[in-house]
Amino acid sequence: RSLGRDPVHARLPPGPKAIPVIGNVHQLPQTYQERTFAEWTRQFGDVVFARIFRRPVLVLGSLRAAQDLLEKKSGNYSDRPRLILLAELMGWDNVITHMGYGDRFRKHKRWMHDNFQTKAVLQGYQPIQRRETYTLLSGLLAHPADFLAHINRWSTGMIMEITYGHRIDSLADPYVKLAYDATSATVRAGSPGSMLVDFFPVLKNLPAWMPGAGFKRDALRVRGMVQAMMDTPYQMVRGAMASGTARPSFTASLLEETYGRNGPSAEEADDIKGAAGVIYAAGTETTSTVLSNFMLAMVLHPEAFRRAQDELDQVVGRSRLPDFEDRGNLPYLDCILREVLRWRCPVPLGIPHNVMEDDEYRGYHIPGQTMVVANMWKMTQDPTYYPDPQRFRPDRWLEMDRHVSEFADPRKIVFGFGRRACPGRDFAEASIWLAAASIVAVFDIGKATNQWGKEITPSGEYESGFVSQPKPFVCSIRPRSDSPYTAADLIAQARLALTI
Ligand code: HEM
Repeated sequence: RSLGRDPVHARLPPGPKAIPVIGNVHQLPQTYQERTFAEWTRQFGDVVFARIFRRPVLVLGSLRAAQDLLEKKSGNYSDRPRLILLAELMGWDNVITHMGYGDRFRKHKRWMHDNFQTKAVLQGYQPIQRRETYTLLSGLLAHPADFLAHINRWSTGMIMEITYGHRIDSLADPYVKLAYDATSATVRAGSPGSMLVDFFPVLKNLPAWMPGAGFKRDALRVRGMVQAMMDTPYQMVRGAMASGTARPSFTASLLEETYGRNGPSAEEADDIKGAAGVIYAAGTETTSTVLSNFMLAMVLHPEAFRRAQDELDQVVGRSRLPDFEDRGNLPYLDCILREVLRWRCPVPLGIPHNVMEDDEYRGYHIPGQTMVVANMWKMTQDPTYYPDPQRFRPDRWLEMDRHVSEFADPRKIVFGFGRRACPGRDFAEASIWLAAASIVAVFDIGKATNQWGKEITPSGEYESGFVSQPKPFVCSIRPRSDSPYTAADLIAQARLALTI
């Protein structure tokens, strides 16, 4: 590396050669960046130093390095980089994902913990998870070709009720539309070109009308949508609380805390709106993507699907749907779901962390204010722990040494690390489990056939993006024909037992 003779710089971790001004930007493609980062890890090691413009970036390519830095040194590695475009211009500044490591972050983290990480609260969500799962099953029974839309509705329905106490009838629901529009406009307006402002903050001050400031006009338009997404459902909950018709929800419980003090201050209102808004943004697409990946894996691997079905038939029987108390008794289904998380890491690069103070690791100097990207995708594809990593093979979890399978459990990777690890993981996993187990119990999943009766094999490819969704695919979803009870009977019977 030609980094001059400065002894501090000489000890930076290895990485691709940077060029003046733009650093390594020219080596970074706009899609599937996790693959380029993985290539850097192959060339330079599992701790790679690069620069995006002037900003130093550390790319972690092994679980060991991620644990050593992001977990063992969590106190120094739990900050987030300053995000000018997203947070300061588009108005996502009141959401925990973009907050620096400070008091406001701690307050939001406590809210997330209290509402998603205690056993009693998670149990309280089970009726909602059941109801949305039965709605999903009914949708799959009536219109199986639309399975990806049913899956979206399922994750959105749960999140909307938990966050705002609002029950949706379909994805055309006005509150869903506001949230969907704001989050997708954010992604569209966050093109790499407009992200330049993150690396040259001075651009932030360009007047919106100036040539070259198109990114700013776009960002301000998105800001309006983000405000509507956060404000409209918040006002709906306030209205419902005033008229005594509010259902229990995340937003209602936070508002209630403020009522002893004459209601929320402007600052508290902003915090509550952001805390609620992030649940939709962080929790819907991630969860539905994992269930879609499960469907894809089952279509491509009929032997694994049949084994899961046999296990369910033996443990749960055929006269009822599986429920949460069965979760510990279905080890093969657990292997499948673990393998789904590993095979298609849902958020390949996670959310970047930021180092606060200068640090040293393996004799290298890591400057403070370095952005840290954990290449979770690379970690889940590590052949040291997962031989033949591209293959979907649930049995690897039965064969693996217990210590290795504990260390290399993808659940310890794909939800992130340290104090920034995903607070929604237990909820997401429980939702995915119930939906997957119920689908296996009621349906036969397989390849769809074309008009000549020939089977259509999905490509198995995935889209590039923050969340790694499978490319749209077709499959056959049919109620099990040899069933003593029809799928419709089982769903109807389960619905009768619902308490909500
Ligand atoms: C399978 C589904 C999910 C996956 C794969 C996932 C993954 C992740 C990842 C990788 C991070 C970044 C962790 C880090 O920075 O180290 C994260 C953060 C976060 N997730 Fe999830 N997530 C999922 C579901 C959910 C759900 C259902 C919720 C809400 C209930 C949620 C709320 C959050 C929040 C609020 C953060 C930000 C935490 C922070 O910045 O401190 N996630 N998630």
